[in-house]
Amino acid sequence: MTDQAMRASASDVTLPGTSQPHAARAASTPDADVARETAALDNAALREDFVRQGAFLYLDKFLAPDATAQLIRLARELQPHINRNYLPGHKQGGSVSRHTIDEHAPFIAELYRSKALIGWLEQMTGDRLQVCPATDPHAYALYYYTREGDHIGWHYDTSYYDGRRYTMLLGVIDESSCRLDYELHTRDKDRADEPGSVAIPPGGLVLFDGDKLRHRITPARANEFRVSLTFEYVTDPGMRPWLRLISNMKDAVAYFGFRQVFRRLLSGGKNRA
Ligand SMILES: O=C(O)CCC(=O)C(=O)O
Ligand SMILES: [Fe+2]
Repeated sequence: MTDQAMRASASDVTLPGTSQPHAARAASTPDADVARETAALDNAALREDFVRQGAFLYLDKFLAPDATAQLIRLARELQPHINRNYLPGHKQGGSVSRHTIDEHAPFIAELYRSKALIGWLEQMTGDRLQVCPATDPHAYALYYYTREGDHIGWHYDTSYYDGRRYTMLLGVIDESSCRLDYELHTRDKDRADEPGSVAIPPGGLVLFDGDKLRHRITPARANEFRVSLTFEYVTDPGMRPWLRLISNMKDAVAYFGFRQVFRRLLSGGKNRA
């Protein structure tokens, strides 16, 4: 069956999200899935949570089971494309960049651009959001924690863009003891720091302003396996050239490798931005 033929008709949006079995029903689009799931949430209350928690939100259930199952399958399929990094004292683990996702997992690229998803994120953040430019290898990416000690130390997801940068994390696979530890309000001198810790189960969501949430992923133990998917959205996609260089160097060293990050610049500069 072609992708086109598998697309759900608009009427599928109204099907009860819990209906089983799924095999008999045509696969829906990521956009329709998100529209259905977010329509069932108490979005006014969630927006209040996001604000009260200093631009942070955690939902243990967000993505529809079908879409989550797709992500799990794709995360396993993309394992041969993992780029591993080791930065003593800061980070150890694997990543798959948006460029590799574009080539091998268009479902994820489609989910990233889902109008329903972006609309819901705008509702939560109170900002107009844009997708990251095509040259940003971090726009959407998979993180893999597959070996003992894989982790990322305390950090912010600093925005090198002219505007704010929001991080959305989706749990994909979590056969691990890894936790997302975080501290709220660290950049707000009028509020006491508030520590917290969550695991992100498959289909669970974390959303935050990258410059506001201090966070880390605790080290994986032997024989554990964790995959999370990150989506980044910005309020202004402009970036000063020297910050672009810093951002690219960080992505090359800490995440995706120099080939992934600089290949567009090296292959004739067609997409130079
Ligand atoms: O693996 C995760 O869930 C988040 C990783 C992270 O915080 C990062 O790479 O900036
Ligand atoms: Fe982070």
